[in-house]
Amino acid sequence: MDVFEQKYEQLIFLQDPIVRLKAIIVIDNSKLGPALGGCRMWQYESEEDAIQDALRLARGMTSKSAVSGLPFGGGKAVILSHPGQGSREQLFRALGRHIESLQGRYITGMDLGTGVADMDWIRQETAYVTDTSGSLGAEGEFTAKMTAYGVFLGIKAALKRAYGTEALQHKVIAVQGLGKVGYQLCRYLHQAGAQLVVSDVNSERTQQVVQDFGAKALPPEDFLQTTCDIFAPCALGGILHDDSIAQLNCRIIAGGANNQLAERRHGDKLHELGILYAPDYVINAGGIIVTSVELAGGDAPTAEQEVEKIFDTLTNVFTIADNKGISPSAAADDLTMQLLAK
Ligand SMILES: NC(=O)c1ccc[n+]([C@@H]2O[C@H](COP(=O)([O-])OP(=O)(O)OC[C@H]3O[C@@H](n4cnc5c(N)ncnc54)[C@H](O)[C@@H]3O)[C@@H](O)[C@H]2O)c1
Repeated sequence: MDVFEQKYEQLIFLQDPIVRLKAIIVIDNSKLGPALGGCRMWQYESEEDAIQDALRLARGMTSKSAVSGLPFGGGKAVILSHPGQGSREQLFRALGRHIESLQGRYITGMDLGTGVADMDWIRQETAYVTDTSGSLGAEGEFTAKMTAYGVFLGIKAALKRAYGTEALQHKVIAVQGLGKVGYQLCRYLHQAGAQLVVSDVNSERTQQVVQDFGAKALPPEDFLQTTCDIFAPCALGGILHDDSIAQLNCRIIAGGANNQLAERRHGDKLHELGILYAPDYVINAGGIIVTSVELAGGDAPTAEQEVEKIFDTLTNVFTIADNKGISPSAAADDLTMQLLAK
């Protein structure tokens, strides 16, 4: 792997043999402010996979903060150590000391495989951490709820663009993945009168949504082919590729999952097929907006108000796409580059 192939500001390899810490921190871009992005603890197949994941996730954070108008850049931390190999407290405190040595250039938070207790240990060593006990991000599932709220408002913006009205009554929405974000999204959509078709590999989660919101459940295997107005991916990334796009039966794609496009060109492909795609890092920015409000000392109502701006941000992306005759994903990328070039 050529570690200089992708452009970034800093790629840092950390280790602390005593506590068995092996980690990577990426500062992708700090032009608009300190690099913000959570800490993932994952068992990667190889160190190369870990580096690539960290670079990709950090780049996503740069785009997300920039298009949302936040005073932050993008970064990410990835821990390669396996849980159970030693003291978890010592592991995260060691990472905290490394983060402290960056003097605020990188601010961490929770991500896959890490939790509030881990952030509290990092906090023992540095102030450059969010999602600690008592913070907005750690409060129940507020971050996921606000992510879902942003996606809900983004869906309305997409409906307005595609159908001329943001009304959800009688619209069929296919929600893939009913975890923290997917479940909350179903709640908002149900309250607004949408018809839900849902799927999750976890049957208990599916049954819960059927019971709570009168959704129709379908098996995960054929879910992409579901005839619907909106397909809302809220599970895995990389799900929009040549094969899956050929199966789609929807007018709009708007969901919370990160990195939905397998490659950038798939955004253009959707556009050619007349499917309106809401770029993931625009529509799912609710979580980072909560973090940003938390860092500024704001409260939950302020965070909710800020998340509401996603409707206008996405509408602006659609307008740029129309004016330039390009796909919304290309328009979002152009807008990000423009904001970073200022
Ligand atoms: N939690 C947040 O605030 C947040 C913020 C921004 C983006 N995201 C992204 O949104 C997505 C969902 O996040 P989450 O926090 O709800 O995660 P989660 O782990 O709580 O839920 C994911 C759900 O997807 C299901 N799933 C996995 N594979 C599936 C498949 N093939 N078909 C159907 N269901 C499948 C899982 O069983 C699980 O219920 C992720 O891509 C995440 O990166 C989350």
